[in-house]
Amino acid sequence: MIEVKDLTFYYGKNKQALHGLDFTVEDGEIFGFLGPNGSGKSTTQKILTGILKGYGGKVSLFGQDILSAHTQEFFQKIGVLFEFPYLYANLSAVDNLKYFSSFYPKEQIRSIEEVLEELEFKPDFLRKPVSSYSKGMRQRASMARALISNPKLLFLDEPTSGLDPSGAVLFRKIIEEERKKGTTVFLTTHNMLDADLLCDRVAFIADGEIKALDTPKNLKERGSSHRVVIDYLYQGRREEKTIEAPELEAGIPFAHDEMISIHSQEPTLEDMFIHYTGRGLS
Ligand SMILES: Nc1ncnc2c1ncn2[C@@H]1O[C@H](COP(=O)(O)OP(=O)(O)OP(=O)(O)O)[C@@H](O)[C@H]1O
Repeated sequence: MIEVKDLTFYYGKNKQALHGLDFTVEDGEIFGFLGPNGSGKSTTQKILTGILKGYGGKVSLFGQDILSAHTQEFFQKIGVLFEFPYLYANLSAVDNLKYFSSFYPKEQIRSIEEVLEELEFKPDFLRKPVSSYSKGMRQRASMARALISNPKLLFLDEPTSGLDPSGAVLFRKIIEEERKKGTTVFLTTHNMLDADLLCDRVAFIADGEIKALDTPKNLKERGSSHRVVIDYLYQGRREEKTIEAPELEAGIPFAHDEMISIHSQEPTLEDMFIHYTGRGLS
């Protein structure tokens, strides 16, 4: 679905934002770009969606080089949610969606009512201008814009940013629904949880380079030290020890009177991000 080879990009002469990215995204896959601010996520999204030109390397979507794909039909297959909301601030959510729907063939468009309902949009705001919305409401309206055309390929830039925890859960559910429909999703985020819960594969991006790329499970297992944390009682005192799992093979290797709990200590995706890039996600 997406094929990127040796992608480079400069802002001006001296600021190199991307240093030769290589990756492919399969049909129906949810693919994540995980990295902190300034790592090159938005630059990559903007190139893939045709907003930024003048890049080096090769980018193909739907098997076609994007430089030769200027047809309306090509862009009608793509849906976009960017951090900067692509909405008219003086129009309501409903009027924005009516306007954007007019760019697509009728048979491709979803019902505005149905999409806003899926996003649990507050009815009071349906006819009020977007400028009066909170960040979370704007994010819902932007997501509605991305979904209204039933895209085959969905670009989501920080989809859960600005949402409260229940809004974030709802957005993850909606993205899961898109997966079931077979939509391919390219998701950029600095939110470890979004990447871990949603993505089939994740690329760690830092300083305009992909530092690692695999499934969240493999990324975490690769760095796993297979440690276990043991909580126990000894001579009337409660204690905790962390040991390597193989040390348990011959039984608990230290004096104890009573076990309270034993649990494995797995690294998070952020631990692994630090392992590969030497820095955190914020
Ligand atoms: N318009 C611009 N002019 C000059 N440099 C830019 C411009 N936009 C981004 N950059 C620089 O390019 C690099 C990559 O930025 P980019 O916006 O792609 O990162 P990001 O990972 O999406 O971060 P954020 O989440 O903050 O947008 C950063 O060093 C940034 O400062």
